[in-house]
Amino acid sequence: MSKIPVMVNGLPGNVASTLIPHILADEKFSLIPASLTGPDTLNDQLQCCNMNFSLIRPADRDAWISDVLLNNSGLIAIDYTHPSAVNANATFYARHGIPFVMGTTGGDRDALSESIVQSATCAVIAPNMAKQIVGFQAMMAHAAENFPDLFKGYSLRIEESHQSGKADTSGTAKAMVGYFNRLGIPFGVDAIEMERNPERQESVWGIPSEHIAGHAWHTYTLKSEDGSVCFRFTHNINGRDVYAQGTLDAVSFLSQKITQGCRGQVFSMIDVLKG
Ligand SMILES: NC(=O)C1=CN([C@@H]2O[C@H](COP(=O)(O)OP(=O)(O)OC[C@H]3O[C@@H](n4cnc5c(N)ncnc54)[C@H](OP(=O)(O)O)[C@@H]3O)[C@@H](O)[C@H]2O)C=CC1
Ligand SMILES: O=C(O)C1=N[C@H](C(=O)O)C[C@H](O)C1
Repeated sequence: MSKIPVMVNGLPGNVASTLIPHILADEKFSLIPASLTGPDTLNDQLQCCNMNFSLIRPADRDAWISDVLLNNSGLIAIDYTHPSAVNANATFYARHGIPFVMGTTGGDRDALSESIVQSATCAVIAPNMAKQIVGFQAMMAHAAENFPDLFKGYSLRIEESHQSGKADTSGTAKAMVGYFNRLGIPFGVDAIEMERNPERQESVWGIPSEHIAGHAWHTYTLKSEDGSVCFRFTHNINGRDVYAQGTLDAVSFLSQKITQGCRGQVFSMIDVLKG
């Protein structure tokens, strides 16, 4: 079977760098030795896992991509870049007919989906690629659909902690708000409590010091009106390895959908998990 050519965009960023060894270790994929990077990235090259990657800035990418497409039929892009880049990157992929897995959070999510629907390509878009969290989201979606207003009258508190460099509110937490709304709790994404202070993360949250620079801790607390009932859901992730397997499953899923002739479709990680 021929390998799926994969381009990981967002080097030298943290998640993109974490993905490289996982892709190299999987014989289903071949890796393009280049990555779309930010406009302010100083270096032109990056060494990662004994591979040399060219770093392509936004101004250069349209001229650069045609050769890559010519030599890599079936190319899939993986995007772990920056919230400010989400929409421009999606438009770039759509313009060149490149199917993509969008792990990057933020941006205008409706415009993101619309750029696919209007295009001849497809994408998997999800704020969380950790398969066990996607499974939890699927359970929440099931509850929201089958038991609307189950938690009517309950209060909700959402707390999330991430590394101090994270640019936006957790996309996962924002997605969870939608489920809680359908379960009867009015709650806006502005009420999500974010922690980005490394000292508090260690002393108050108890996050291990070696993961202060890369973690994703979430807690959702629901309380009944009279205070007699409390539900608490927590998912705490240290490091970033857990996102790799889900991302690669999404690449395989997308490649299959394109081969089957799908165009202009947006898939979620719940679709990938079910597929
Ligand atoms: N879906 C999921 O499961 C997960 C999603 N994420 C999300 O992935 C994203 C990346 O996270 P993380 O790796 O920690 O972030 P980092 O800040 O470590 O890396 C982002 C990288 O993207 C680069 N970049 C900036 N602008 C562009 C652009 N226009 N085109 C291409 N690259 C660009 C940055 O370059 P420079 O530094 O030079 O600006 C940097 O190298 C975030 O939105 C995060 O929330 C994270 C974990 C899991
Ligand atoms: O930036 C991160 O690290 C993460 N981002 C995603 C989010 O915003 O929810 C997923 C996970 O929380 C890690």
